[in-house]
Amino acid sequence: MKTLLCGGAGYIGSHMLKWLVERGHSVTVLDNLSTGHREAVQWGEFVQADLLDPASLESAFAGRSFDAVIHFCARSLVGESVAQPYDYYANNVAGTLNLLEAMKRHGVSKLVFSSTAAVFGHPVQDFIDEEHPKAPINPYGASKLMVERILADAAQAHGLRSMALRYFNAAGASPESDIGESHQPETHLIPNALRAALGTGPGLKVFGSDYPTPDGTCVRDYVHVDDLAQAHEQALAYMDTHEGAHAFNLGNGQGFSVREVIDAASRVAGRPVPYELAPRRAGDPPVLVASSQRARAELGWSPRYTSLDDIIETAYRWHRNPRY
Ligand SMILES: NC(=O)c1ccc[n+]([C@@H]2O[C@H](COP(=O)([O-])OP(=O)(O)OC[C@H]3O[C@@H](n4cnc5c(N)ncnc54)[C@H](O)[C@@H]3O)[C@@H](O)[C@H]2O)c1
Ligand SMILES: O=c1ccn([C@@H]2O[C@H](COP(=O)(O)OP(=O)(O)O[C@H]3O[C@H](CO)[C@@H](O)[C@H](O)[C@H]3O)[C@@H](O)[C@H]2O)c(=O)[nH]1
Repeated sequence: MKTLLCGGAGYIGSHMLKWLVERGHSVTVLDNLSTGHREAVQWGEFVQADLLDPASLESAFAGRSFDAVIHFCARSLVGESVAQPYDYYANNVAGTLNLLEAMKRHGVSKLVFSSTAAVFGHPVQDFIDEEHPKAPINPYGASKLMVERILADAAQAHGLRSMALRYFNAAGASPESDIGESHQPETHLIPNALRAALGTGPGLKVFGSDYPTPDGTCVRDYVHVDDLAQAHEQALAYMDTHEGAHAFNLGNGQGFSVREVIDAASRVAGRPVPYELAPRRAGDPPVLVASSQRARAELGWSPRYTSLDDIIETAYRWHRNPRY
């Protein structure tokens, strides 16, 4: 199978790339390297192109044929999206429209799209399933929900088959430590906690300790990047037999507070995570935990990393000696 992997130089995309190539897929990576790393593209073919530049986008399709596109490209920081909404709608919505038009021109009719738990906003039930109301509370989540709606329209108008996979919090790294999470600046909790413990980053700031949660800090559902990669491969197969636009929530179904993540990172690193309490970060909902029953039942998805310590252990191995 030939796949165009947009955003394959990024954190989740590079794990997807490795996963697919190891399973015999032929992969072309498209990335503008805005937040990704050329060093992360260690397999397949690389084309430097920007979804916001239709001419460069065209160069990735020209002379190649693809069975499907997997689309990871996005601006994806909740707090930044509150401060810079235009950039988020341009990159995440207009950029995706350019990609969809290029796919239509080149006869590619299957897409896996990176959506997010941020499409739901404040949860109204403990475990968020696909039917949960979609009411994003930040421009990032709103931009992803707009794309989901475009995909439903594209199915009806153009017969596009699509899978919106709504990840909860992606975490961990390849067990071989050849690729891992490296954002500049790093804003995610687990890398920041590990870098604080290792002394390779500043002390951790805990954003908010007065949330309506058992210990006052935000609760999230952490899912390993390789488990996400497995779901994408299953999503590609699902589209062989299912028309239309589909959405699946991907998480482990267990929530951990920021304090619990700090404790787990300390256990894994064998030393304390230095931290201080800080004000809330704009746009953060208190609790986000997935119900992934649909993915389990319909895709046959079964995450292999179910322990937070095991997930953090793979991240720790990467952060001890990051290659980029
Ligand atoms: N990390 C998470 O916990 C998480 C959770 C839910 C959803 N997501 C979604 O998953 C996807 C990947 O997230 P990530 O953490 O790997 O992010 P990332 O920033 O590491 O990867 C995104 C990649 O897309 C590229 N890119 C961005 N805009 C582009 C454009 N206009 N043209 C070409 N390339 C472009 C970047 O250079 C980067 O390599 C994103 O769509 C994000 O919204 C991530
Ligand atoms: O230095 C830090 C970093 C984070 N946090 C908190 O830790 C939690 C997790 O934050 P982070 O790791 O930044 O992830 P999220 O903001 O939950 O966002 C991730 O998870 C979302 C889905 O849940 C995705 O949509 C986003 O793309 C992805 O970045 C939040 O409560 C943050 O306020 C801190 O207290 N200190």
